[in-house]
Amino acid sequence: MKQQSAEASRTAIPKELSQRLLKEGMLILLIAVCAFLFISLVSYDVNDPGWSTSATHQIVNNSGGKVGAFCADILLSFFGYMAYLLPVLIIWRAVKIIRDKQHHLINPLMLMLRFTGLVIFLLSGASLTALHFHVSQDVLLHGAGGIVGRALSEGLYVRFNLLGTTLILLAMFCISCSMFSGVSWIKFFENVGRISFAILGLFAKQSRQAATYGNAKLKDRAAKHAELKMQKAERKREPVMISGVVEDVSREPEIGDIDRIAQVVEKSTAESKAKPKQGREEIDLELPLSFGTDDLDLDVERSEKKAKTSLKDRLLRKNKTKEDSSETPAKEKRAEKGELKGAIKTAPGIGEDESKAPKITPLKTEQQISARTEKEKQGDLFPGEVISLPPLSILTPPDSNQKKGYSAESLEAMSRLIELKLKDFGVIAEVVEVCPGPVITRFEIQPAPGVKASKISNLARDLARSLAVVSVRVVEVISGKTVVGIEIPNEDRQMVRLSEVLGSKRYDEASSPLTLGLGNDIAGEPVIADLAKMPHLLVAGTTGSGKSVGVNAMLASILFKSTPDQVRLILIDPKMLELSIYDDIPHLLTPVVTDMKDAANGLRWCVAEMERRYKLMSKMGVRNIAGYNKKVVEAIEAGEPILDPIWKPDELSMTPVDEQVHPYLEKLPFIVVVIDEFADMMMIVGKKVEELIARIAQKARAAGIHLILATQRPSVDVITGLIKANVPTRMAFQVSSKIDSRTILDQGGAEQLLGHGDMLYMPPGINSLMRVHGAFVDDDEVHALVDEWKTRGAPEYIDAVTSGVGEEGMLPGEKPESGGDDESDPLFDEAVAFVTETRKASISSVQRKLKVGYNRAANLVEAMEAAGIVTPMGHNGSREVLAPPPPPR
Ligand SMILES: Nc1ncnc2c1ncn2[C@@H]1O[C@H](COP(=O)(O)OP(=O)(O)OP(=O)(O)O)[C@@H](O)[C@H]1O
Repeated sequence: MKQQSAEASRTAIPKELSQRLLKEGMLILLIAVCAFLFISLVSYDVNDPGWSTSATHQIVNNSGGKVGAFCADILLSFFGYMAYLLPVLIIWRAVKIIRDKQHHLINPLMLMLRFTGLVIFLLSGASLTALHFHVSQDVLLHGAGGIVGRALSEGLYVRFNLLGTTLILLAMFCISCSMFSGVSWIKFFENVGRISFAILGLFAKQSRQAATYGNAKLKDRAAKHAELKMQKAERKREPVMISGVVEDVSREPEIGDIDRIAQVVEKSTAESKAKPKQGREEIDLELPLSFGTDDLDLDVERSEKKAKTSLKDRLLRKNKTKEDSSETPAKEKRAEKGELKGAIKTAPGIGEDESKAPKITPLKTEQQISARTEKEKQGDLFPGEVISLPPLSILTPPDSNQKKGYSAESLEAMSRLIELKLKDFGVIAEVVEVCPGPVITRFEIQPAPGVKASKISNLARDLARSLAVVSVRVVEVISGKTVVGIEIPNEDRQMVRLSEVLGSKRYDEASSPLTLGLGNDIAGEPVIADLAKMPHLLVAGTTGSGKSVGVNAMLASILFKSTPDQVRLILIDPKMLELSIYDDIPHLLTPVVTDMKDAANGLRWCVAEMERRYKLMSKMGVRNIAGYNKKVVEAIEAGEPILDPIWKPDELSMTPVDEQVHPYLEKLPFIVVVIDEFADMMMIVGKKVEELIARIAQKARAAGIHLILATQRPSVDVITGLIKANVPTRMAFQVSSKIDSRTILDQGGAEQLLGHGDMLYMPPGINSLMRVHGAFVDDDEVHALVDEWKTRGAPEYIDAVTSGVGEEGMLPGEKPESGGDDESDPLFDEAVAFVTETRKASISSVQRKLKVGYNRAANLVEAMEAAGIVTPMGHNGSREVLAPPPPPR
């Protein structure tokens, strides 16, 4: 049995051999068939009899004979010119299979894939040919793409048009190509790229050689010099910094430098390859700044330029090698690389075109019109029902023909200029966004890692000079962004009109009666603030910076929003011209105060009113004026008005006590005290004003009393620590120095403003500043507004505001002014008689009885205190009468 099988194995052909024979036989046969087909196709003649044509003559011109003519006709009829590729592709594939020594067996799956690829290749190729090539019927009966190509392309064309069809077919063509041939397109393009770069490199090398050839002598000297220096440096073993080269950003690399850098870096690379070094490696270049400049001729300049271009590649390459070899921590390496790159970029002509164009935020041009403006346009259907507010139409509308900043091109050019100028000052930064506004344009720059924002801030003046603009403001922190802002004034500045700010939706939708329209922000959006939330405002700036216009705009905002029963005003105007325009409007509590003593009394009255309101609110169990008003209005509407809980009958009144009417509570208006130039007031009245202001500022928010203090003297003796501590919201117009800016805002910036209403606004509770272009309102507009209000009602002045108030208004420890501070006053005896008789020791009652001013009455009471007739003022502000009543006459 064993013998038989051994016999069989000896006589049988080995399996491997048979398979190889079969495979080779098949392939040879295939190649032969394809060769036959190709010859038939090449020698195709339309007149030969074939599949689509018949001929009477027996002579066949096709080299493949009748069969060849028939096959060629079929293939060309179906696939057009693509038919020529069919045998070529099959032969190519067959040869590949023969040469593939690893795969002895034909993989049927792969064969299927290749076959499918071939079919799709033929179909898509034929369709593309049919779509884009036209051939006469004398040459090919069924067109360049054959029947199949024409049918497919026509089918796709009606659905996808020419472009869509071409794209689809191209995609199929490429995919099928990969399927059939196994070629990777990505690799293909990589190879194409590599070859292109190799060719370009060859050209560059040749041109460099040509450029340096002319300067061979010079180069020799340079090389020798560099070598000498290197040897010296090696001997000394001094560490030298490559950053020493690149930090000198203002200097252009010279041809000597370039060669030296290359030599040094090459040497260091070789060394680092030979032995790995410990620690940070630094290479001493000791660049002789004078070297080369004497030696180089002008005609060498061209060759220098070429050399510079190659410097970038060389340096980067060397730097990379250096990084790989050294053991420097990764962070340090990155910083070095960035520094190097940045410095290379600084060389003129190198890398300049690499920076991206900044994003330009479009300037807001369309203002959203508020419902109020719309309503005013339509007119009032039922006029005169309630006190209507003055129409906004009395304000001058904004000029629609104003020039709107820079074009996108000039903004981009300016961005580049800023980058260059910053580079000149040693700051590498890129402009990433540009926000054009109505007055200024903000360029947001991304500084290179390690650049401090304060460094850019300190350059503000130099930048302004080098950019030839009036001023440049640097915004070190922009909330929510990592960039630094550089604000540059526009060439054509737009004027922000109060009408556009008050006509905005934001102003209309604000519910507070103390809504202030300040102006527009840098992007042209209206800035609306609420004085009730501030709760007091300090406005400062040099003369002519736009303070008074700003204060007028704020007052106008209130007057366009609120009726006299919502807001009452006390206007203090030491200059006697700015606010007197508002005289006789119904909102005033007292005529515009120009006398500084009256002004101090006004502040005292405010303190007394504040105390009264606090008492009322505590009796009513509410925490602020809004709560109080709500309760009072609800009670009135319910028909159950509330009696004044703190009212006491006036015993000194002519009306008997039981006949005096107990008043009901009424809604309390907000009180706004505006002091234009409170430095004058401080000078005339003295420190007392400061204390009064501080006292009001500390407590008046809940009582609905708010201060607007304006001054043109932003010095520490006017804006004192006490005032600053109590007035958290500040507004700085242009000032002359950084110190003034710090006095107002506790930070610089206001000295870089542009004047004419340009301001920095520090909103309550936020330490960051907001740049606002103040709204402009002229005298005519204010006159029109005042006239409107005058037609709507007359003011109800309260005399007590300026004439002096009860002693509640006196501050603890405050001494009444002189005018008889002893018993020498002729009215002293009369006063003592009155006090001891009535047992009431209040300044107001003495004032009323003796018909004297507040100060004199206060002095009299003080004198009585000194004489032991009355006690000192108790914690509730009242005094007891110690002396017995006078004997009856
Ligand atoms: N918002 C603004 N828009 C355009 N121009 C303005 C604006 N505000 C003020 N101006 C211009 O600036 C000039 C000076 O303004 P304003 O009188 O308000 O300054 P001021 O700071 O009050 O000066 P002073 O303290 O001397 O009264 C105005 O006449 C006006 O031309």
